[in-house]
Amino acid sequence: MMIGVPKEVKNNENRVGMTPAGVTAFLNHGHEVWIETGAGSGSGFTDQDYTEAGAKIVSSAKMAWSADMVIKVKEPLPEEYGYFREGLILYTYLHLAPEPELTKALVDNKVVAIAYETIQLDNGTLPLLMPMSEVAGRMSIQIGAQFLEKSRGGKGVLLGGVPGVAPAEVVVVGGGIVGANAAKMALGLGASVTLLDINADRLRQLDDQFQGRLKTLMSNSYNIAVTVKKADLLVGAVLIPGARAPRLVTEEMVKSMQPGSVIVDVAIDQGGSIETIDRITTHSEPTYVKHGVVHYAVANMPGAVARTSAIALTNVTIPYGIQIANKGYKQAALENKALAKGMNVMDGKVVYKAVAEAHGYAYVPMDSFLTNQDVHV
Ligand SMILES: NC(=O)C1=CN([C@@H]2O[C@H](COP(=O)(O)OP(=O)(O)OC[C@H]3O[C@@H](n4cnc5c(N)ncnc54)[C@H](O)[C@@H]3O)[C@@H](O)[C@H]2O)C=CC1
Ligand SMILES: CC(=O)C(=O)O
Repeated sequence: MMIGVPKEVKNNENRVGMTPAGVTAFLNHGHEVWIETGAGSGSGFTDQDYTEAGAKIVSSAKMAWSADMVIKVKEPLPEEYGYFREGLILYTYLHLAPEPELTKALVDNKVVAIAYETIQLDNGTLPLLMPMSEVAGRMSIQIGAQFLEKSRGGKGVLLGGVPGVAPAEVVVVGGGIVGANAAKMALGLGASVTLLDINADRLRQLDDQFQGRLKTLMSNSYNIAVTVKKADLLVGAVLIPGARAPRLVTEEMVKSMQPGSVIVDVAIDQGGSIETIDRITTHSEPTYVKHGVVHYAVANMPGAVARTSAIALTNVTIPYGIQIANKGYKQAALENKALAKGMNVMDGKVVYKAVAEAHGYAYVPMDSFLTNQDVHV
């Protein structure tokens, strides 16, 4: 199969969908890889690194997109929709629930759209989201620490405090991979950290993991309101896989925060979990102030630490990519239930329930599709 890797076009997205190690892996299985010139430069990989690994460097995005399967990092932007065509396999982060236009473009053009973030193991974990959630969770605290500085619009609070001065209050809503990594960093810096989740077992696990240093609370609107009010730094880290993020922090709650407090809504890629976050921000303009509170809502946080992130991401995406290339997407999905859950759009149908519900499409279950039984919509 011919695999294409275009250069990312999102603001300050420096990651690349395949490293030279990935090229060699695909070649070892008899496939061919076309890399758009410069695609790896933001992650520290030169065209020469790719040619030495066996890839062909192509001069335009159009050529990379002409491959049988396109491997990317971020969801395509409108200027890339023109490359969509029937039967193209697109393997990347998609986050379709908050993206009606992208969903429509994939459906209308009958693209086979496989989303990294919905590939899910039987134990519920999301192996292709996990490494980027680890990165973003850790980054959320260093970003929050920066914007708490007075010169960056914050209230002038040091996360760890100093002897004789109380540490900052960090509140994390959602205790999955992002939440646990945020808690780990914040505790490491000496902050006072409270984490809320709806999953009592997860709270037990985190309580154990952090040996009582982390305050855990059941997530409900009462507890969220009480904790948000005293937060110097609030991190949004909830996820319902594939679905739009629930808006758990209301405008009233944000108004109750002290001026100069900071919100980092990591869940913005699924639409955001804070009511006052009304736009996605970018690495070049990462924040805006509303009700005196600094809001950060960058949907590709790991793009800022592209070298670490590109390697961590491709470590987990390439093995599934090879299965798709070796077997074809239908057979690969039939043989691998986790991969089947990554299928979001196929042959003009939405095959991921939460995405179909988000945009009012008929939901066509994957199973009937893969076994070629009659599909009733
Ligand atoms: N902005 C960015 O650059 C990045 C964003 N993300 C996003 O961060 C979000 C979180 O990802 P993960 O931690 O990997 O997900 P996860 O699935 O590991 O954790 C989500 C947690 O949210 C909890 N949750 C669900 N509903 C809740 C509620 N009402 N109240 C409190 N907790 C609730 C779940 O129980 C779970 O523990 C996702 O939207 C993900 O796509 C991840 C990486 C980068
Ligand atoms: C998860 C995601 O969307 C990202 O790493 O950019």
